[in-house]
Amino acid sequence: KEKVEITKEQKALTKVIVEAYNRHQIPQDVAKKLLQDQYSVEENFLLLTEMATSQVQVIVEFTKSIPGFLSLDHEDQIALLKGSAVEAMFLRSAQVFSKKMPNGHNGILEERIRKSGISEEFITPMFNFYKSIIGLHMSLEEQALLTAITILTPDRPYVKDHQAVEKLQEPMLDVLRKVCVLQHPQEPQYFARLLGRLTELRTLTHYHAEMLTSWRMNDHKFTPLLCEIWDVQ
Ligand SMILES: N#Cc1ccccc1NC(=O)[C@H](C1CCCCC1)n1c(-c2ccc(Cl)cc2)nc2cc(F)c(F)cc21
Repeated sequence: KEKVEITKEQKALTKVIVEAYNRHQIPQDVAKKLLQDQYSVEENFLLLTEMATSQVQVIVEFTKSIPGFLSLDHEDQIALLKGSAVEAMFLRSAQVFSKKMPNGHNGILEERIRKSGISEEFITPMFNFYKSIIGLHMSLEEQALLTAITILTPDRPYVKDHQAVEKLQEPMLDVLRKVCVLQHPQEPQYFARLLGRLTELRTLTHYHAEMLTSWRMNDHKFTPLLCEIWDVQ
């Protein structure tokens, strides 16, 4: 049985990523808001566009803290952010949903989201993804590293220098693999399952534009930033 050892550099890299991840949280807690009041479909849609807009800004700040990211070609930096913003939003939403809450609150939160205005056909795939994330019981390190790995995906559209992105993603994958072995010694396949969630995440983001335009109300207004990031309007 190979003894897994995290090197000094890998510990330092993890620390930087986790600190950046903690620093760049969503200002107000959307789950708390949703638990406090029942909102109309219009208010929920507005809340979603506000959350998503602030989430994009949060992800930009987080990404800038990833060692080496700012040395990438500038157009590639934009391509990576654009290509991962929706995945990062669903990953963040899943992590919010997976937080243990006082008894019954998770049920109320799920209910509020089901009734928020999302079209019926997207609710099942979305909650299937959220529940598969819950089932992993990810640590904070794993959540932060997985978010960084998602952003540093070399094969996003319009990325020119794949190699340079791979060179940043690989050390993250190496340390995530070791963290998974050390934190889930009973589950040798845990790392593979974790990466498998990224595939499921991509299928979910395939629907995201339709999820928004089919929100059960008329006249969907998006912020300019969201028009940039989402394929809407
Ligand atoms: N965006 C965003 C975002 C950014 C950071 C943190 C949470 C976010 N998610 C959100 O605000 C939305 C709210 C917005 C109001 C109406 C109900 C959904 N959301 C989504 C959800 C994101 C997208 C799309 Cl198309 C459908 C749903 N899945 C959630 C799961 C949770 F547990 C949770 F609390 C909130 C959640």
